[in-house]
Amino acid sequence: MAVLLVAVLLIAGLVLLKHFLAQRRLKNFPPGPPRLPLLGSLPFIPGSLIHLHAEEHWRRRYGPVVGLTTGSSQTLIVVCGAEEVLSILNQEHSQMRPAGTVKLRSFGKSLGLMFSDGAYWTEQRRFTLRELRDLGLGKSKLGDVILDEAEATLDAMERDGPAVEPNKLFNAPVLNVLWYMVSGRPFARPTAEGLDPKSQRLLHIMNKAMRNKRLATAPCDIWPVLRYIAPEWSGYNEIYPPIFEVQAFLRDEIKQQRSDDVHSSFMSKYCQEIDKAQPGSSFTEESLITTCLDLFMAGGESTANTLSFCLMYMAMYPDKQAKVHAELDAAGREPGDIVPLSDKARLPYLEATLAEVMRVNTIAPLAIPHRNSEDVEMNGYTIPKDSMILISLWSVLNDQKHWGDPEVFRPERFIDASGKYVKDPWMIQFGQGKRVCIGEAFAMQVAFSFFANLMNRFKYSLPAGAERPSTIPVAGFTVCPQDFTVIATRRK
Ligand code: HEM
Repeated sequence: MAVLLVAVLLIAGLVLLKHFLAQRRLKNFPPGPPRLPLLGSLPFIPGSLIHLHAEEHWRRRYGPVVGLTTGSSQTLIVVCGAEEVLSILNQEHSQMRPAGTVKLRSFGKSLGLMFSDGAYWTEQRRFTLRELRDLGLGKSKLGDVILDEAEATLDAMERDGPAVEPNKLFNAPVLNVLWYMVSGRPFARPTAEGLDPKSQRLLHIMNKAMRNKRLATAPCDIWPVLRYIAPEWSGYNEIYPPIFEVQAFLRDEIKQQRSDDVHSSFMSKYCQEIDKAQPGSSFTEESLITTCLDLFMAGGESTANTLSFCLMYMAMYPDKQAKVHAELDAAGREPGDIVPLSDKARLPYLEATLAEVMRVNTIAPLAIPHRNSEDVEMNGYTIPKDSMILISLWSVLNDQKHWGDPEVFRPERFIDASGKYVKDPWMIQFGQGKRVCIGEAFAMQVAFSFFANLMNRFKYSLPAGAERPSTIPVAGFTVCPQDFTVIATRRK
């Protein structure tokens, strides 16, 4: 018993010593919630919607740069003031990703686009941007696939409506368009019997992979050994097996593309790079799988959730909705006609409404965690090298000084005196700088085409007697609206 007591005291003493030494090394560290031995600030970090907690509590108490630790020594910084956010996004040394972040999802290595950095990331990002542009963006075939998916969604709404649940509507069509972009082969159009079986399977496993709220902040990501000791509690069982299923799905498709001798898809172009790669090249099958996973994870839910929010705000603000409809009518479209992307210049209010939905509902409120490769000075504090930095894009999109009335849904803020849509440089929902979203143009093309067609075919209202839906989002990898229903009535 005495031996046990001595051992416990010894371990406790070592933990305290390690904590004390780690804290002493943090010179001029930004203020923030308490940092406890072993756990650091973890007990004070909310499980979700950290950006709202930062705005309501931390910023008032500690200022716009908040210092925390996870464990005794891993430093975590939350930047939640507009000016500080704009500064750090363009800070050369803050464009890395946290070392070791979620390597479990990429074969134990830093692969793909979202969580890698350095020379590997530069080469992969350049290749992906070039190929996606060459293969799809702005090309009429991609535009046709998008309109086809939009039309199929509208038909399904008409068939199953008038009451529709927007959170269930858009994941499948957006994923199908992403699939086309990556594989070069669209899924078969959905019928009354349902989705193409392959599309259905991809949707099912992606939904499972996306619905965890803790990727990168779960205990198993912070202390990887926990996956063996406490796979359930540490979040491992929730997060990783679905990701492994998506990897297996992608591996099968790569094999299929090789055997079908496909030449003109993102996957096949990537395979060509693998085939001519020298030893040590960044082009490998594991890398391709992780890049595809990144495109689905970063692109699917974010775009689908934006569309759900669009329907929510249209049902909540009938006066704004009427202006969108009036504009579509004035542009010469009959209700129910398909609206092509080329109509965009004639639909500034619709574009402004989409922008305002994206502003009030910042889909990725904390971007993707950054890391600084050197000590960085900010507001008189030092952000130590290799900190994980959470950057609140939300604080820029909701900044009182810049927007005046950020809490008000007002698409008119993007319309100038001559009635034209004007882009505001503070609209940084896709980030800014070196790490800016790779899929911005794609997301805007899909969101515009879907939104314009959703509006041209239907009018949206809340069900009779229903309460206004809550605008507090549900956190996931990106935020989505709480479940709600709207009535979609065909316009005459
Ligand atoms: C409304 C839709 C979308 C929003 C709001 C959005 C927003 C963002 C944000 C805020 C970041 C992080 C920037 C940073 O860390 O500083 C990001 C990164 C990324 N996004 Fe998007 N995104 C959207 C759609 C898409 C789509 C459709 C794709 C794929 C086609 C995509 C692919 C990526 C990738 C690969 C990254 C990582 C880039 C890197 O680290 O180099 N996103 N996105």
